[in-house]
Amino acid sequence: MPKQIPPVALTIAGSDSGGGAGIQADLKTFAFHRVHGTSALTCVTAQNTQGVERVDALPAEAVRAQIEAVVKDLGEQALKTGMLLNQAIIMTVAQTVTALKLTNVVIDPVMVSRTGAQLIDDDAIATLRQQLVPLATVLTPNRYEAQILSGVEIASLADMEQAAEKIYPLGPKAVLVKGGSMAGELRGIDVWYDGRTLDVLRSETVDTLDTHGTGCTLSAAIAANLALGYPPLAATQRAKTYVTAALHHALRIGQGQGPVGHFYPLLS
Ligand SMILES: Nc1ncnc2c1ncn2[C@@H]1O[C@H](COP(=O)(O)OP(=O)(O)OP(=O)(O)O)[C@@H](O)[C@H]1O
Ligand SMILES: Cc1ncc(COP(=O)(O)O)c(N)n1
Repeated sequence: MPKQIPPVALTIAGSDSGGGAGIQADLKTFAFHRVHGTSALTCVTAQNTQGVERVDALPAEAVRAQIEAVVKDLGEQALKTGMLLNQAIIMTVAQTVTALKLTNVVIDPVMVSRTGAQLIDDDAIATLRQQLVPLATVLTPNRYEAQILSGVEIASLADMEQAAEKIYPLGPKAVLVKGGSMAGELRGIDVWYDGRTLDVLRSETVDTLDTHGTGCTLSAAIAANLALGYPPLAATQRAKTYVTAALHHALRIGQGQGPVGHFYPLLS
C-alpha cells in the first residue's frame, strides 16, 4: 500500500501540565483526525483539573522561531492559536502569520476563563482585537470573550446572535460564539456568522462537570478539519460533533474538572 502523506496543522498555544487543555489537547485532537500536529509553545502553565497555579511565558522571539522552524520545513494546511498570554506574543504571532502568509487560521481568543476570570491584561486584549482577530478564518470566542469583543451582554440566544453580528466587522471571515457557559438548554449551543449565514450549531447538553479543554479541543478540531480540506462551516460542524462525543466520554480523573475523552473510540 502506498504511504499516505498526512496534512499538517500547527498549534500556537500554552502547555497545560494536566494534559487536558492547551497544546496537549490540540495535539491529541490533531492525532485523532490523522493530521500531523506541529506546535509553537507560548507559555508553560502549572495546572491541574482544579486550576492554574503558575504561568511562565516564553520570549516572543522564541515563539516566532518555533513557527518559522516548523512552517519552512513541514508546511501547514491550517493553524490554531490558543493561550497567547501577553501583548508581545500576540503581536509577534500576528506579524509572523502575516509574513508567512499562513492560511486557514483558527483564532481561539483566550482572554477569559469559562468561570469569567480575565486571563490576559487590557493592553493584550486591545492588540488581540486589532491585530489578530482580522486574520481569523474562524474566530471562536466563548460567552465572556464575545461580550468583550462585541460590547453585548449575553444572556440569551438572541444576544449570542447579536454579538456574532457585531464581532464580524472586526475582520474575521467567520465568528463562532460558543455557548459552553450559557445556562440551561443553551449550554452547548453555538452561533455561527460569516457575513451571510447566521446559523445555530446545536448539540445535546452533556450533563458533566468534566469539561476541561472543550474550547481548545473545538478550535483544534476546526483546524484539523480545515487541514483535511473541509470548508469553514463544515469544518466547524464536524468539530462540534467531535467535541460533543468527547464530552460524553469525559475522563473522571483529578479532583476538579476532568478532561474530555479525546480518543473516545479507544475507551471501553
Ligand atoms: N456541557 C456541554 N454540553 C454540550 N456541549 C458543550 C458543553 N460545554 C461546552 N460545550 C461545547 O464545547 C465547545 C467549547 O465551548 P465553551 O463555551 O466551553 O468554550 P470555552 O469556554 O473556551 O472552553 P473552556 O471551558 O474549556 O475554557 C462549544 O462547542 C460548546 O458548545
Ligand atoms: C494552557 C491552557 N490553554 C488554554 C486553556 C483554556 O482551555 P479551555 O478553554 O479549552 O478549557 C487552559 N486551561 N490552559
